[in-house]
Amino acid sequence: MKLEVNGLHSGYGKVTILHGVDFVAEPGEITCVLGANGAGKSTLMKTIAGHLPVGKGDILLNGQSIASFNALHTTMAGVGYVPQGNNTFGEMTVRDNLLASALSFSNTQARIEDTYARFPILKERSNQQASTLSGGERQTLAIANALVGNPQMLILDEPTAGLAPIFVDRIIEWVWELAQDGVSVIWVVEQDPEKILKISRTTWMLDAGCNRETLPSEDLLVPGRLEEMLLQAH
Ligand SMILES: Nc1ncnc2c1ncn2[C@@H]1O[C@H](COP(=O)(O)OP(=O)(O)OP(=O)(O)O)[C@@H](O)[C@H]1O
Repeated sequence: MKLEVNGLHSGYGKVTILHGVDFVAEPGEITCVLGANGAGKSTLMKTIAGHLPVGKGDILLNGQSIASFNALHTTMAGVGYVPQGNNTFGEMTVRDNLLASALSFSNTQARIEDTYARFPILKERSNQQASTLSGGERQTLAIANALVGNPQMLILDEPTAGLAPIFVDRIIEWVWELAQDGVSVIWVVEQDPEKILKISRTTWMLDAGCNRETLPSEDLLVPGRLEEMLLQAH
């Protein structure tokens, strides 16, 4: 599934945060988004996922505009979204979280069983309240929630922030496999992004709600290059 964002303006109420942003994510590729704190990365992801309205500009999925879609429509169109931070229903069990995510789709039970087969740790924790999971387990649940509908595009907003290296490596492996299966992955990268840049083709850098630079991700692996670019940001 190809995503194209053209001249996107978006923000919160009367406050415009994105000022005409362009962005592209190709099928079967991991596309990174990078930028200083407050650059507008999460705002871009929320707008693509239908959680914020489009002010001006367009968002196209395989050439069809989804600019007027809300979050549910976007999910049903094949976009899975893992928001930054608090991204599960903490008071609900693991199973009920998955159930809530699967309800909009047919074959609800089969989807939950498939998810347990893919993430056995969630089956083990099925009756546990999400708020009592470890950080890595909770992020696994958030990713599983997004994958329950078998999306063709997966948006991950800083999915490995604060996780132990073992979970970081697991998430990278899952995401790599999804991309091999043709899923388009958008990954908003956090501090220390080398591991992710290595498996990504293109990186889009944002700065103060605008495009700053788009370049092959491998270029950012040159020692010192990433720090230099982030330091130059506003
Ligand atoms: N709910 C909100 N209401 C008003 N302003 C907001 C809201 N959420 C974010 N902002 C503002 O929008 C701007 C961009 O924030 P955003 O979260 O998109 O940046 P980011 O690049 O993802 O940053 P970070 O790396 O810190 O997550 C910031 O100035 C922020 O204060």
